[in-house]
Amino acid sequence: MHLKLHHAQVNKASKITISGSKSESNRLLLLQALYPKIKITNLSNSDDSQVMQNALSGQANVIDIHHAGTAMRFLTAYFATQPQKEVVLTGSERMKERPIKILVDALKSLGAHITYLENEGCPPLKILGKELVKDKVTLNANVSSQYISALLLVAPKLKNGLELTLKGEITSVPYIKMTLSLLEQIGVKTTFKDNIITISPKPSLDNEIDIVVESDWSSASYFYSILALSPVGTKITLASYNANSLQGDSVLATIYEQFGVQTQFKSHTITLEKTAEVMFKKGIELNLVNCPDIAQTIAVTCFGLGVSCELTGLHTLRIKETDRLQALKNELEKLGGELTITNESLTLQPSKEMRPNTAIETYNDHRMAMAFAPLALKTALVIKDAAVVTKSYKAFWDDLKQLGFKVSQ
Ligand SMILES: O=C(O)C1=C[C@@H](OP(=O)(O)O)[C@@H](O)[C@H](O)C1
Ligand SMILES: C=C(OP(=O)(O)O)C(=O)O
Repeated sequence: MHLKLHHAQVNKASKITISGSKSESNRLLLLQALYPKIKITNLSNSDDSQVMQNALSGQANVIDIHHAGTAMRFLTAYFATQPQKEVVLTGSERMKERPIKILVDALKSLGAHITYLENEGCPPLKILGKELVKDKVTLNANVSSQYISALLLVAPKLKNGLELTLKGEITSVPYIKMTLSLLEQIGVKTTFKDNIITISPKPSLDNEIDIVVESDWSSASYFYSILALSPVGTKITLASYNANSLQGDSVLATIYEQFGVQTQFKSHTITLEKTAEVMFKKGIELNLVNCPDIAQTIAVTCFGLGVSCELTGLHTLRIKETDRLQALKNELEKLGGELTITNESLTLQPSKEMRPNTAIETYNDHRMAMAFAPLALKTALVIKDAAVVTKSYKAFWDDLKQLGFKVSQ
C-alpha cells in the first residue's frame, strides 16, 4: 500500500493517545513470563510486542519474530535459560542479516547450547534450553545494548545472579538503564558502576505488582517534527507521558526546543507547542549515541526547515531494520537534499529545494515512513509500503488524519 500525502496543515489543538513504549513492553513481557505475578497496564499494541507476546505464550517450536530486534535478542536469552525446551528462533530476511554473535557468545560462555542454522553470527538460531550456573560474563558493548538487556532480563532467575563486564564504548545506555530500572521495580537488586553491572538472584515475587507502561517516546518524535514544521501557535497534546521517563528518547523535549517547540508536562500528558520561528544562525549539531531511534526524525526535520545538521553517534544505524544512514541519504537526495554519511555520522547541507510528489522508499523500516511523513506540511509526497509503521505504531496514519493530514491511496 502506497500512500499519497497531500500538502496539509495541522488542526489547531489536537489530542492523540499513543500506545505503550515497545521497549518497556517487550522487557515487561519477558519479565512477566519469568514472574507471573507481574501485571502490565498500557502494553504496546505494536507488531513487535505482539510477536513477543505470541512467542512467550505459545507452544510452537519454530518461532518467527519477523523484524523485531528486541524480541530476537530477548527471546534468545530467555529460551537459552529454559530447561527442556528446544526452539528455533527465526525472523525476516533482514533479521537474518542482523548480528547476534556477541549475545550468543556471551550465553555460550555461561554454558548455553545455541547453534546457527544458516549464517554464522546471525539468526536463525536453534536453542536447547538448560539451567545456566556460571555467573560472570564479559561482552562488547559498542554494537547493540539489546544484547546486554537480554542478559540482564534473565539474570535474576539464574542461580547465582550475574556479573557483566562491558568492553568498549557503551552504546544506547538509556536502554540499559531502562532494563535495570524495571528490574529494580520488581525488587531485583542491581548495580551499574563504570563498566560492571551486577544483578542479584530473585527466584520469585512475593506479591502481585502492577506496572504501568509509559507511552512510546520514539513515536512521539514524529509529532515533535510536525510541530517544528508548523506555524507558531500550533499545539498537539499527547498521552500518556511522565516528566520522569525511563525512555532515553524523552530527550526530544530538550532537543526540539532548538526548533522552537516547547513541551509542557501536565497530569500524564505532554502538550507540544510551536512558540517561536527560529532564525538558525548555525546548523544543528547532536550526538545521538544515547537515542539512535530519533536520528531519522531529526534529519528530516532539519531538511524540512532548510537548516544544516551534523548528527554523530550513529554507528548502530547501519544494522537496524535497514541501513538507515544509506536509506536517509537515498531518500533525502531524491527530495533535493545534499548530504554525506560515514559509518557513524550524517552531515546535511541547508536545503535549497523540496521536490514535490517525490515517492519515498521505506525499506521495510517503520521509521523511514514515519520520519518522512511530516514533510507533507511543506509539500505533497508519496510514502511507499506505508503499512510498515505497524512495527511500532499501528495507528500512525489514523492519528495523522485526526491531526488534519490529507492521506489517500
Ligand atoms: O532495548 C531496546 O528496547 C532498544 C535498544 C536500541 O537498540 P541498540 O541498542 O541496538 O541501539 C533501540 O535502537 C531499539 O529500537 C530498542
Ligand atoms: C531499531 C528498532 O527496533 P529493533 O532493533 O528492536 O528491531 C527501532 O524500533 O527503531
